[in-house]
Amino acid sequence: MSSQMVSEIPVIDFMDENLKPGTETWFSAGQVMRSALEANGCFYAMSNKVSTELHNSVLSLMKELFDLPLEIKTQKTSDKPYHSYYGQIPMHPLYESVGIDFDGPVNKEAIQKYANVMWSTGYDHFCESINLYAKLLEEMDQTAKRLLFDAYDLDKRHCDSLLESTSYMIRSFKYLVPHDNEDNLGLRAHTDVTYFTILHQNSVTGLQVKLKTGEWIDSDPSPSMFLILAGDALKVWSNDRIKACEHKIVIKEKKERCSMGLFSFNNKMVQTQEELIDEDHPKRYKSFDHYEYVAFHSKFPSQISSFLLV
Ligand SMILES: O=C(O)CCC(=O)C(=O)O
Ligand SMILES: [Fe+2]
Repeated sequence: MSSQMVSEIPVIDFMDENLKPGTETWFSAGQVMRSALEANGCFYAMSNKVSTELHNSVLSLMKELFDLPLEIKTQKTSDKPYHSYYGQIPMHPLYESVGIDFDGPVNKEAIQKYANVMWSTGYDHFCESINLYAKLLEEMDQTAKRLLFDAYDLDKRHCDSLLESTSYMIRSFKYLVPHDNEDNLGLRAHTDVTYFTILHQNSVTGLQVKLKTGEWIDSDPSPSMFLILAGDALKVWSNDRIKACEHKIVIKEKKERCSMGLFSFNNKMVQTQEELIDEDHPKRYKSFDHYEYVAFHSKFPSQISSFLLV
């Protein structure tokens, strides 16, 4: 199964036909995932379910979106912070991103609503392709969560209930090539506010993750590699067993970098899983509304411990 590693990060083969609950393959993939998340907060899912044709089509549709006039693409399309356009940030001049909020499971209606704002007459091809693509990433997110709950030997119903209250957002990121004397930092080091973030790059390097040793490593941008990062909500859920993965973007190639991401949230409360609280791991975090956390994070990023800690 997953003997492969890229740097320190294990690769889990999501295409393995034996990757089914109850099999030995499932069990060992879960253990690999759990130790990777506990060590460095991330792992790779390897999959060719997104065809080259679909990946290229999504990237070129997103390019069309980024090429729209600024006053069009910057329109607010969700009331939630970090869920619409994000860019034109003086500290991050190379960076721009757009988000489509599904406000629940991935669904085509949300993409149509979004496309109607951007193109006024909608855009069928955009809606079809993004829906197909986001559904494949949603499936990957759900498999990863099922593997994880099994790896902690938790009742399946706990995972069912998390998946039922999961809300997704798809984002696309674009980075300009820096000028010769310009700083090449695309996006500063941070952790995400999510449970999982699945990142899928356009073969241009740039995404780096911080290992537990403190070392920053480049990620593999190949099209069959999906880097799955643990966010703050998963850290809280696991009672600090899992690390939220610190990552950043550094633009080293003279090529435009694009990337896609599926972000998972909870439309109910983020809570520590009770079975993961014991004498050695006393409860560290409060329970909270995920979107209240997102709002707090967007206003007071330096004070998040006061929001999270018991
Ligand atoms: O550009 C990317 O691949 C990831 C961007 C990112 O980390 C974020 O927006 O949270
Ligand atoms: Fe991020």
